[in-house]
Amino acid sequence: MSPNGSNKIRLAPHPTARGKAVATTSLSVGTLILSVPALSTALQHHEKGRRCDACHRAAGGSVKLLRCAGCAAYWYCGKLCQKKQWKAHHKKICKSYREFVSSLVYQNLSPEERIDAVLLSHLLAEAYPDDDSSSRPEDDTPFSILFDLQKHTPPEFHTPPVCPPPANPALADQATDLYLRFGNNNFIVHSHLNSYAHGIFPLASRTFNHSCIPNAAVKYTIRPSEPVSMQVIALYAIQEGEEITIPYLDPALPYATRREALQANYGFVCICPLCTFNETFHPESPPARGSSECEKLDIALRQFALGSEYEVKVRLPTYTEHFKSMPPDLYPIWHDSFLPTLSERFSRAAHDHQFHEALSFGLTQLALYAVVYPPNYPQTDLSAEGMHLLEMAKTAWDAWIVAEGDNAAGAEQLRAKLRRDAFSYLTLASQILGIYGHEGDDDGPLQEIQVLEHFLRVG
Ligand SMILES: C[S@@+](CC[C@H](N)C(=O)[O-])C[C@H]1O[C@@H](n2cnc3c(N)ncnc32)[C@H](O)[C@@H]1O
Repeated sequence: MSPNGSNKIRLAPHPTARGKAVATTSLSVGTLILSVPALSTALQHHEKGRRCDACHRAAGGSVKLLRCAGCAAYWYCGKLCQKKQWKAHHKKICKSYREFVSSLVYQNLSPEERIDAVLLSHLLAEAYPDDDSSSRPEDDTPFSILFDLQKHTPPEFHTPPVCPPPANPALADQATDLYLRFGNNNFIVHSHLNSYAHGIFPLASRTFNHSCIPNAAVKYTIRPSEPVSMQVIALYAIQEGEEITIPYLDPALPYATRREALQANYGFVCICPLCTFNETFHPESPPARGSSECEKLDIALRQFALGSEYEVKVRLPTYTEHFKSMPPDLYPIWHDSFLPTLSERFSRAAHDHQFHEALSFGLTQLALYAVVYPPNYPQTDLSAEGMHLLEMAKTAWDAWIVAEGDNAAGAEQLRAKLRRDAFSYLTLASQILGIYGHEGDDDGPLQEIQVLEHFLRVG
């Protein structure tokens, strides 16, 4: 093990980002590059009472949650979690919590700011258990790494309120000092790719830079009575000496949105190959959806991204910078409106049981993902290649079920094709989500794939 917590990476200097993570050896697809426990987390509001505040196990089955008798606002899956969190920070927070969350200053915060306020309270209580603002964390501890992270000071910022209010001005300064590290280092924790908490993972923050065409992705594992753990997985084969990057945001967001968010939240301008490519042109609006021009654009995109026999392929392209050879007449696909409109039409058509229409929109969406995302990309806020393939498999399966009673000429061939397509999408989804592996709560997309596969086989 190196000081970075993994023998697969080392830190190397970076010209503008201070450091970067570099592979010490070649890493095959799916390699677990780093696994780190959270220093601190805070559940999103709608998850309170549904998960253990300490280990994040979801209530249900044999997991029953106990409510903290003091504040009645923290829930635990057992005495061990309650004890650990009491020791870590809750003993300082419990008494003041109810008053804190009903205060005007807290009530006036946005939902995101409220989570940050709670997360900051946890961190401050844990970093300064005796309110001694001069105490320094020991070397090589998660707190010493946290204090070593670069601070990002946005032009206008307000330190969120803290529970309990800092005992002295020096402690209030330390709260601000901790908060200035949030923008850069506040991870959204997810289960099955759905966000449910915010978390601080100092070692991961110290290690990985961002790229819009990352070669690694982040997932989270939940284990009883342990802090949630972040795992960084290789999306494709990484060469020795190559920088390992993760996405700080969804690479399928429009270029201007990515640029502004990276500048505002992290204070840097991304010069990854996708941003460099996007910067060279201003995409024109695409033709209106439903027009024959738009259909032509869709077909040309599918051919470019998925090949001429794009109907359904068993393997997706594995190149990372395919977009560089894109013909300029396809550039309207980079317009802000193209992906949101397309994915809205896909969802609406599937919801309205217009399955053939949905499959057509969905295939164009898959082609777009194949261009934008690196190989095996599982998840995003907006969308996801792996998850989208699972949706496509379900849509083809639905279309196949609906076609069951159809006796018209050609219906049998259509049914056979839909079943084949459902299998192909499922195989692709299983490949991509299998590389990413299980995350978060029990069950999830990998189990869904198994169930669907069973029904397709017996059907
Ligand atoms: C989570 S830290 C990453 C670790 C950082 N390189 C270090 O040495 O502490 C995030 C900060 O790293 C820098 N950074 C990350 N990705 C970058 C990139 N692609 N280009 C330039 N700077 C980047 C920015 O300063 C950002 O605020």
